[in-house]
Amino acid sequence: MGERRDAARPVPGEGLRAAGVTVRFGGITAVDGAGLTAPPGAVTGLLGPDGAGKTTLCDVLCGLRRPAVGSVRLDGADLLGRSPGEVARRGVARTFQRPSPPRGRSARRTLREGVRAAAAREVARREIAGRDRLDRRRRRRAARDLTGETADALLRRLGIADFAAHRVGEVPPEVARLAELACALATRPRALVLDEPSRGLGEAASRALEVLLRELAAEGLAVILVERELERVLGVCDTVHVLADGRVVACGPPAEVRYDHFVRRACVH
Ligand SMILES: Nc1ncnc2c1ncn2[C@@H]1O[C@H](COP(=O)(O)OP(=O)(O)OP(=O)(O)O)[C@@H](O)[C@H]1O
Repeated sequence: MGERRDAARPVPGEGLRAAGVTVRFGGITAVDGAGLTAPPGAVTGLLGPDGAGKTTLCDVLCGLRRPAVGSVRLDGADLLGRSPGEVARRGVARTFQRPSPPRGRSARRTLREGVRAAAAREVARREIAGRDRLDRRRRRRAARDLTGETADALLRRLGIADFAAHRVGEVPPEVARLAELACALATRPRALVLDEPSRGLGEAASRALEVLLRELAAEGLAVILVERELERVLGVCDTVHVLADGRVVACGPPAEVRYDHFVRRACVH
């Protein structure tokens, strides 16, 4: 009874939670009863060596893979069994180890398509709030202006505005990675899952990314940072879940977790 009530009623501010997730590929158990709790306003790390099950668990979080058992909830609302598009609309955005935005389009155009739906929702929200009463044509124009503003603001925020007109397939890998992050942010997510976002970034860009992740958390996002190297989560995460062989073997603030004997054995330092 209590469980049914939970499923029906969103719990604002709870963030992204997965529990008891198991994924098998034939005879391989990639994720074995693992879970994580990623509250809004915090950067939550998912740390583990190659093959630990990190990417598979991320796939479950964003609806790309359905687990054999387990639960995934965003602010209390059940996400399991929903399509990746529906999970994204409900507020979970994701970036991949290898960036995959459409390579033939400019960064600005890719981004504009990503923000269009969010802009239309925002205009509708303003109308409902009674601040603007628009006819159809003005509503469409307002959404278009908001789309342009948001796309340009995101490109500026990520420091890649100079590449706005370049095709995504032709920009340096660092810029493509940031363009992918901009696309994820364009959906105005409540939870952001980043699979090794600093892969391929230089030291300065990695530091800038850490600062950005802290800012996004401070703005109320639940940020999930997936990494292989302990050093990469130390300065940026509030809590770290350590995955090994598909199981969570340690969980806590990075400064504590780093001394755990499982972590010392399993993770790249
Ligand atoms: N589609 C698949 N088919 C079969 N086995 C898979 C598949 N995807 C992942 N695996 C296996 O599941 C286990 C977990 O893989 P996963 O990619 O989730 O780990 P990871 O921690 O993300 O590692 P990496 O950082 O190297 O990607 C590995 O043993 C992997 O070989």
